[in-house]
Amino acid sequence: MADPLTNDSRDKTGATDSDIAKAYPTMDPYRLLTLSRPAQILPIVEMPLLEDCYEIRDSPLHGKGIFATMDIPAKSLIMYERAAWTIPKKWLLKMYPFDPDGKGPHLINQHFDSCVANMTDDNDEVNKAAVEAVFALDGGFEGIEDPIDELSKLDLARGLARIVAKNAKSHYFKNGERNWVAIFQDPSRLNHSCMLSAEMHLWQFKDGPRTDTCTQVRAARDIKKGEEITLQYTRPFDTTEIREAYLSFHDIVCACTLCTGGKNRVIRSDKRREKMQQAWDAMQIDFTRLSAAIERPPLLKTQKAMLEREQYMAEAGEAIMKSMNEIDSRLKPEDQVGNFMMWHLLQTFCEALRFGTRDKQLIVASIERFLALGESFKELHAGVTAAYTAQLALLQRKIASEGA
Ligand SMILES: C[S@@+](CC[C@H](N)C(=O)[O-])C[C@H]1O[C@@H](n2cnc3c(N)ncnc32)[C@H](O)[C@@H]1O
Repeated sequence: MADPLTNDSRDKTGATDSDIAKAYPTMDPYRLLTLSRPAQILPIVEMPLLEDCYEIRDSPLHGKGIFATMDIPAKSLIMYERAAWTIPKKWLLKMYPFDPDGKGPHLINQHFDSCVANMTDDNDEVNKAAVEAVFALDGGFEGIEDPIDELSKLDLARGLARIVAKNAKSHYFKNGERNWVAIFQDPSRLNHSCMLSAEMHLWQFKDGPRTDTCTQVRAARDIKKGEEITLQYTRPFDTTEIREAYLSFHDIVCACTLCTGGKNRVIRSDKRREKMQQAWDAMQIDFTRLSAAIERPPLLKTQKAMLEREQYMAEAGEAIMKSMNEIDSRLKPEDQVGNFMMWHLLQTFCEALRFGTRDKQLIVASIERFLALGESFKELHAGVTAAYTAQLALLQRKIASEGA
């Protein structure tokens, strides 16, 4: 599919093509992730889409699924798509719980109309395709050729509600809450596996008066030709019990190879996930400590206070590294625990710390370097900037040449 999208991150961050071109060759594209909380992750810039690398066909997991038509190397960009239909939370709240006698059905139809169907005419192939794609999704209107023509308004709303319930993707956007859900043409066909092979990343941007949603799907590991490409709908490190509870809420009994592969395997994987979760939690606390120290420098700028702060940051950095190493050492292929975006994000942040484990001054120097790029940690988190990536590359080279 040709890339239909504008690269919003560049607009937001002010980075120009040539800035990015300059920074890009020196960096692993994965390092171009912003240093942000997951909800604020913007698209990874300048990573080419692997064209025609998948097909949709019947899946042993459920209904249709996405399958690799070639060997796909880890981290490849598999899909890059604009949502066919985005429903903001305030609309969702009006629509659900679905009450056939209430206003919900009318509102679902109205929202669908205003977002997609009304904009469709014979000259607007993209939107026509979007309408057809939404109607074709799992659980909606199987066997019905033209739902708008053939169905009553209530049945139309019922079908659309089923489609939203089964196929919508969302991001925990603000304060851990889902602020919208979005339906995609191909990414909504990705089945779940507790041993995911890909990760989905969603973000929103303004397109004139409309708020649009985009997604990128990336290979979380090398995927072999013919293999099904799967996401993990649950959170990273969730054990079987938690995954089952979450999935059953969505009426899913998982048929993935881990869940059907024998009890012992599941138990071993759960144990590893528990340990990794503990390390992850510890890391979050240290990450917060480090952020706080960076954001709130000591009021007294005495040498002693500055040294104490540096020491504190270095200790938090080392603790983060320890937890990361703990997770790294436990992670097995059958624990494709998901959210590798978040993972790499954190790794990006810790990269400078990684270099410095044996040298606290370097840790501090690298933090200072990071700081020089933004006035506060939050600001630093705000977006992918070419300046940031170029600086990070410089930092890497400097530290490498100093033999850290
Ligand atoms: C977003 S759809 C995935 C695509 C869907 N298979 C199709 O035919 O379009 C999500 C639905 O697929 C099914 N599904 C996905 N992963 C599954 C799995 N591992 N085991 C069983 N059912 C699964 C569930 O019914 C779920 O509600």
